[in-house]
Amino acid sequence: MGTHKKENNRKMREGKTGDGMGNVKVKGENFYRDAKKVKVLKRLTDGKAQRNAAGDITKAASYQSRDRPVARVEPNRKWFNATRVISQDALESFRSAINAQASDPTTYLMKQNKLPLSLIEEQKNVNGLKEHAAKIAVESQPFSETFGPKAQRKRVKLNFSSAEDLAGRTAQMQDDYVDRLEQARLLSGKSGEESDEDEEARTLTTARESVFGKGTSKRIWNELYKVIDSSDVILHVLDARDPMGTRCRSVEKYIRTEAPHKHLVFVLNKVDLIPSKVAATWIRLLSKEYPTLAFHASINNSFGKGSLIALLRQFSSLHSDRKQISVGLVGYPNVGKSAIINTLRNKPVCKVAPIAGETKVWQYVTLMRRIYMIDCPGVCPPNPSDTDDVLLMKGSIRVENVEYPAQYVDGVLARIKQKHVERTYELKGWTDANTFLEMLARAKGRLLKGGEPDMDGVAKIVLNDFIRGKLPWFSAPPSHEKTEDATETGVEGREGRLGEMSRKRKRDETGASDRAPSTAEGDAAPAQADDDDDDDEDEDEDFEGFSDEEGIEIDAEDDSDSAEDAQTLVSDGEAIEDDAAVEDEVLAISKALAQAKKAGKKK
Ligand SMILES: Nc1nc2c(ncn2[C@@H]2O[C@H](COP(=O)(O)OP(=O)(O)OP(=O)(O)O)[C@@H](O)[C@H]2O)c(=O)[nH]1
Repeated sequence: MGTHKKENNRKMREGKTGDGMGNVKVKGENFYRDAKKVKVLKRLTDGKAQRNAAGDITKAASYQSRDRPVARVEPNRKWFNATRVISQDALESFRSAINAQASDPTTYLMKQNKLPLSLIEEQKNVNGLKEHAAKIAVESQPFSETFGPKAQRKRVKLNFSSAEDLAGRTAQMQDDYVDRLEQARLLSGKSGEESDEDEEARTLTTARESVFGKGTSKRIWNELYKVIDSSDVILHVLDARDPMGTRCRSVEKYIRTEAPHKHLVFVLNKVDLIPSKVAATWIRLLSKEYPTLAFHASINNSFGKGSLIALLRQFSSLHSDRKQISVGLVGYPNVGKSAIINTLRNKPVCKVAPIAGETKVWQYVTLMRRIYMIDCPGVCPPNPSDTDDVLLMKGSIRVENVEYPAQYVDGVLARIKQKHVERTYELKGWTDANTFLEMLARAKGRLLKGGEPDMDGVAKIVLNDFIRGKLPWFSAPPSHEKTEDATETGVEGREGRLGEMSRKRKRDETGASDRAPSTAEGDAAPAQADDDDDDDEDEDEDFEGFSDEEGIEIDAEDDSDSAEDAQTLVSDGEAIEDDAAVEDEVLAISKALAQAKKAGKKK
């Protein structure tokens, strides 16, 4: 079989003409098989399956094979387009080589466009706009021409001549804005109807210092939810001076709705800063909602440690099926969460500082073999009543970072009785916050250049004294509001307090108590300690394995007073209806607190 012409000649020669004479092709048609046809033919001929005598397939045809063919994807350079990286060292050496070449006057760089010149040139304009501005100011106009005596630069045209004018213009702008709003409402046919949005639009918002947004970031909330999710018991730490203000309602609601199986307990910390009676009243009030404990965090002179441990132990026995329980501490910044953990561990395991935001991330601490504690960074939940000054006075904001702290001293003075401020700073006769700060600055020698008083400097001192408990204050519980002068009652009744003034009073009181014969109450503590010895045996079980390095030691005295307090101070959350019973309970709690404080002082 040959090609067209040859084949035709053969057929002519042999006299074979017409159809049905083999694979004769008509001129004009493709003689050769195309790829598709070849494939089909191959499948029919070459790829036949082998069968045995019975007709069963013994070897499958290639197209019948179930083996996966080996496939390879051809590598392509384009895949690596976005990953052209160079190490810093290589870049540095490349830069120096090119710089050497470029700075050589006898040579020059060819084909510059082939080089990544943006990498080679040192980044000069790091500061972007600043650099640009400096260039304009200094390069295009040298310093002497811009600012010096020969300055040629034109003064900026301002359409006000004094600070009063400027202030007046601001008020004028506000009026114009309100007029424009009114006009827009008239045009839209809504005149006369007042909506919340309009009200909001009328009050121009002022820029807020970023420091007041601390404790509200997404990161902090993530930390909080991590702690809540991993805890079986949540200790909500409150500042005893302002328990309602330091309650995180949104967190409580979240636990109530999303995790009702978790136990929430209020810990009223810093009870040493308020009178026992007030603490007892707060405990009674808060216990109606959740179990509440009074606590004074201090490694050497704590209160409520034993009762808290007893409570946690009860929770752990509730979950006896679990290997261990986790106890998370949540609350506003600076309420003493880390201090409580340190008190329970009897050694500084968490960082404690008198400034907010010391705890940055959650932290696991082993309390006992079966109880783990989780420290959480302080959170400031969204609360419309938490204005900047309120947040600052709660201690949730670092005073050092506030730009003009003097403006918040007014609020501080409003919360404290004047005589306590007078006694703390040994000052008298101010009329308002400004004169107070001025007098204090002069008394403390905090003066700026030219003898100007450093108002912001002393304001920081006052705010810190207020937050740290040197200036006595507390918010009165609802029932106390009746006793018109709450601060008065409180301060006279209070004992231990941070700072000089408290030390003075403490000295007086210690003297008085030394003179007084020992009371039955005073003697009660050691007796209780003996009673508790039995319990200590099974405590040891829990503490075993930690007794050497990790374990916490609970001293007999501490345990004794608090073991008793556990019943007195931890109420199970039932509402107390009967007034007489309430009175009795308040008395009992305040007695227990006073007794514990006395015991602490004696120690
Ligand atoms: N007087 C008194 N001060 C306390 C008590 N507990 C804590 N403090 C003080 O309160 C300050 C804050 O304590 P921290 O334990 O750092 O508070 P925190 O809640 O962990 O704070 P963040 O790290 O901001 O979350 C420290 O200066 C403590 O000494 C207490 O019971 N009484």
